[in-house]
Amino acid sequence: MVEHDIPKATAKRLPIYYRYLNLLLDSGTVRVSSNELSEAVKFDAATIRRDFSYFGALGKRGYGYDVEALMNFFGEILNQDTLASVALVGVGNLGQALLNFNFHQSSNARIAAAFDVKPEIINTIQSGIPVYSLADLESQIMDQRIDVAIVTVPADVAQDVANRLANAGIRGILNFTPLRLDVPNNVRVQNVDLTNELQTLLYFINNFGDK
Ligand SMILES: NC(=O)c1ccc[n+]([C@@H]2O[C@H](COP(=O)([O-])OP(=O)(O)OC[C@H]3O[C@@H](n4cnc5c(N)ncnc54)[C@H](O)[C@@H]3O)[C@@H](O)[C@H]2O)c1
Repeated sequence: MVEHDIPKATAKRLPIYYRYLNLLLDSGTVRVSSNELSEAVKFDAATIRRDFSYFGALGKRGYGYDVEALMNFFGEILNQDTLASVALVGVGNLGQALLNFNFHQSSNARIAAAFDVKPEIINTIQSGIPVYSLADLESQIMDQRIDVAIVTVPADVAQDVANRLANAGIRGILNFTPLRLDVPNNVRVQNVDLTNELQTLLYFINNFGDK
């Protein structure tokens, strides 16, 4: 994988650029300007140019960016050719919905294994994904070389699950539970909180009105 020292905000925008470039390429578009990209992805053109500049001079003045070259370039940075296997722990309401969602269609990740403690769901296939007993967590993670886990268990067991994931060698956790997880330094946690997102949206609507 290519290593680049880039700001976190830029890194977060890369998958968005990548997805849009993919669409452009599919529609036969050969080149794109930062202004056109800006219209589509809703980041201002200066931000886009600055983001791209971290990777060297990719665009040409008056020409814009070559869609295919840019896409290949970002694909390499994002490691798109390697399909990352992800585990999901907790196949309840939210877990089921995520299993149903085909991450692979729009990213380089797919859920390869799910885990739960409910006997009625263990050893079944849900949305094409095998559900294992929590007792098999460590062995499956190691056998399937899983690096990342999505945690959708009740909050009161989330820390326990995180400890086991960390011990099994997981390097990243997408945490949907309201609990803020305590993990070793080599494990990265990304928290997803829909309530927070909704509150933020309401705040902006109530305080700033129209854009
Ligand atoms: N981030 C968000 O925006 C958001 C939205 C909704 C729910 N949540 C949170 O997501 C979590 C799941 O919510 P839900 O509505 O799907 O709950 P749920 O009760 O429907 O599902 C939880 C599942 O986890 C399983 N489970 C329990 N203990 C386990 C363990 N030790 N190991 C593995 N699996 C275990 C249960 O059997 C169940 O299938 C909760 O923590 C909830 O607060 C977050």
